[in-house]
Amino acid sequence: MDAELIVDAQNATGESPVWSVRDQALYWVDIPKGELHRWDFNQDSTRSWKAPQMLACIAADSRGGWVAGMENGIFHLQPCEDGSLISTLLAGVEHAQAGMRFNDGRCDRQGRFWAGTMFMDMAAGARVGALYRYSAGQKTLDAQLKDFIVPNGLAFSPDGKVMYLSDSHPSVQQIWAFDYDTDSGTPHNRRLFVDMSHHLGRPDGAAIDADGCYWICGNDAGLVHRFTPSGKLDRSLVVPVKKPAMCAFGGPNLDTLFVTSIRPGGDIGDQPLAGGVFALRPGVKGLEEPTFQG
Ligand SMILES: O=C1O[C@H](CS(=O)(=O)O)[C@@H](O)[C@H](O)[C@H]1O
Repeated sequence: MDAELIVDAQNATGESPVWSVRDQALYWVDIPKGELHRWDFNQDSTRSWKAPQMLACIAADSRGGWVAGMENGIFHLQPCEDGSLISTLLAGVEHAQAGMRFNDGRCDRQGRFWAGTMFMDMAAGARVGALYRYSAGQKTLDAQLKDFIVPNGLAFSPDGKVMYLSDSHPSVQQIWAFDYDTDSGTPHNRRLFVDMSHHLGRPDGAAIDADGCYWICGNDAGLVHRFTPSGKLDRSLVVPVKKPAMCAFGGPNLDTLFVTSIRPGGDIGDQPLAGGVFALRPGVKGLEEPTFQG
C-alpha cells in the first residue's frame, strides 16, 4: 500500500493531526514554528496560521476554535478568515524547570483535554515531563502523572476505559496502558502495553481505530505500526520518510490514515518529502476525534 503525499509541508516537527468532521479538513501543527495548518479535503488547498509560541497539540473546542498545548500553558486558539490567530491563555503551567513546553495531547472520550510536557533539549534526557488534564473553567494545572522525558502516544480506547501513553526518549521507548475512570478522568493500574525497543522505530504520536487497535508512528524507522489491544504487532505500514510523527484517521468515511512527519535540520539526503503529510488506506476505519467540552 502506497502512502500518498497530500501536503509537501516541509514541517520541522509536524504533529497533532486532527480530522475535523465539521470542516471536512485535516488540521495539524508544526511545533517549533508555532504554526497551525489546515488541509481542506474538497478543495485540496492548505491554509496556515501563526501562533505566538511553539504549538504542540490541539483538540477542536465544541464551542468553536481549538484548545492547544503550547509553551507555557493551555490556550484557546481562534483561527480567523483574515489569517490572524486569536490566542487566549486558559490555564498556565508551572514547569519543573526553564526550557520546557507541551508536547503530545488530545481529549479523552468525555472531552477533557490531556497533554504532556517535556524539556526541549531532548538529548539531556531530563525526566522532568509531566502529564496534565485540563477541564473547562480550570485556571491552574496540576500534574496527574510525572517523571517522563518525552511523553507521547496518548490515546483512548473506543469505550474510553483504557488510556495509552508512551515515552519516546531512546532510553525509554515504552508504551503503557492504564485503566481509565471515565467519570473522574483518572488513570490507574499502569502496566506495560508494548516495549517498543523490540520493534522498529521510537514510539511517537498515536491513533486508535474502530477495532480498538493502537496505531503508533515508528519514528526513525519510516513505519506506522498497528498493535492489537493485547499488545501484539498486527502490521506495519511504510511511509517514504524516516521520521513519521503522528497519525490520525480522517476523510469523509474515516478510512484514511493521515501521517505527519519531521524534517530534521541539515542535510536531508534521500528524503525530499521529509516534513510532509501523507495519506494511507489501511483497510480499517477510525473514530471521530472527541471535541473539548467547555
Ligand atoms: O520534538 C519532538 O521530538 C520528538 C521527535 S525527534 O526526536 O525530534 O525525532 C518527538 O517524539 C516529539 O513528539 C516531538 O515533539
